[in-house]
Amino acid sequence: MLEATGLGVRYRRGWALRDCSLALPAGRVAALVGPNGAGKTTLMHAAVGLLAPARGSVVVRGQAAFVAQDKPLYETFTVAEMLTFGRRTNLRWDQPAALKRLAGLDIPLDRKVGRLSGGQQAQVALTIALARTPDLLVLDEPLANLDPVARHDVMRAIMAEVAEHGLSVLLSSHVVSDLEETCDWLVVLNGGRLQVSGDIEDLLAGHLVLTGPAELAGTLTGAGGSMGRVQVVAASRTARQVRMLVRGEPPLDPRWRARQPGLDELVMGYLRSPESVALPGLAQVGR
Ligand SMILES: Nc1ncnc2c1ncn2[C@@H]1O[C@H](COP(=O)(O)OP(=O)(O)OP(=O)(O)O)[C@@H](O)[C@H]1O
Repeated sequence: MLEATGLGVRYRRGWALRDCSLALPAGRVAALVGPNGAGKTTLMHAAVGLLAPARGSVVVRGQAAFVAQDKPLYETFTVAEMLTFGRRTNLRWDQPAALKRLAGLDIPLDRKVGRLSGGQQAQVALTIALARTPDLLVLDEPLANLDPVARHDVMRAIMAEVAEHGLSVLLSSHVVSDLEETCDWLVVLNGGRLQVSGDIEDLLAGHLVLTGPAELAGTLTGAGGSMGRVQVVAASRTARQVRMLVRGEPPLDPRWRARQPGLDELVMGYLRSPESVALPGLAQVGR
């Protein structure tokens, strides 16, 4: 659905994205995570054609609709006027679907956008993006500034659209726990570089959290940070215990306790070790 090849984007102060190559399969809900300034918005802007890459390319197969971080709504317009504006400025526009969505959410058409709650504004922005009947919906932090109930409602709305229309979604967020139930693809950006891209179930199944007595650390972390069929993504230790996020098979030594990581642990492990990567076609950790 989206394919970036050697993508590089430069602002005046330097590179915001470097050498990003990734492919998102169609019909997926992909989470784009990374710390502040990682390049998430830049990647999304490049994907929807809002900025031109300095290197490489990014291609979307089909029509993309983008909802920017600061909800592109006119506060003095009524909801109905926002729909009219959308209908007049888009070639593809499904007005009946937009009206049905808003009615289902009890959002009054005659209310000024500026008088709606943050959650309702997020729903109006989402409705306008969906009315464009996109193949790919790109959402930059759609959950920012929303309370937990509104966050849940927005995610549920996105899921319903995916189930009904089979569209693909790329959404950025800082709150990994919000993504766990909804997203099935993970992209991690860190310092303008791509660290992880893959199916979330495969990623979780392919990693382990190992804990064991401190003296075991050396059995896994040989020169280069990996040994045998285990690659160490991130490690932390106290005087007595070592804890690692690893990729690969469980170690044979029975003194290790092994379990599958949660999505949060997986993301944190990579973000804490910017040199570790999990990308298709890259067997090794580190570059
Ligand atoms: N218009 C711009 N001009 C110059 N530099 C920019 C511009 N937009 C972003 N940058 C820089 O590019 C880098 C990536 O920014 P970007 O907004 O893509 O990150 P992000 O991951 O979306 O961050 P956040 O989570 O804070 O929204 C940052 O160092 C930022 O300062």
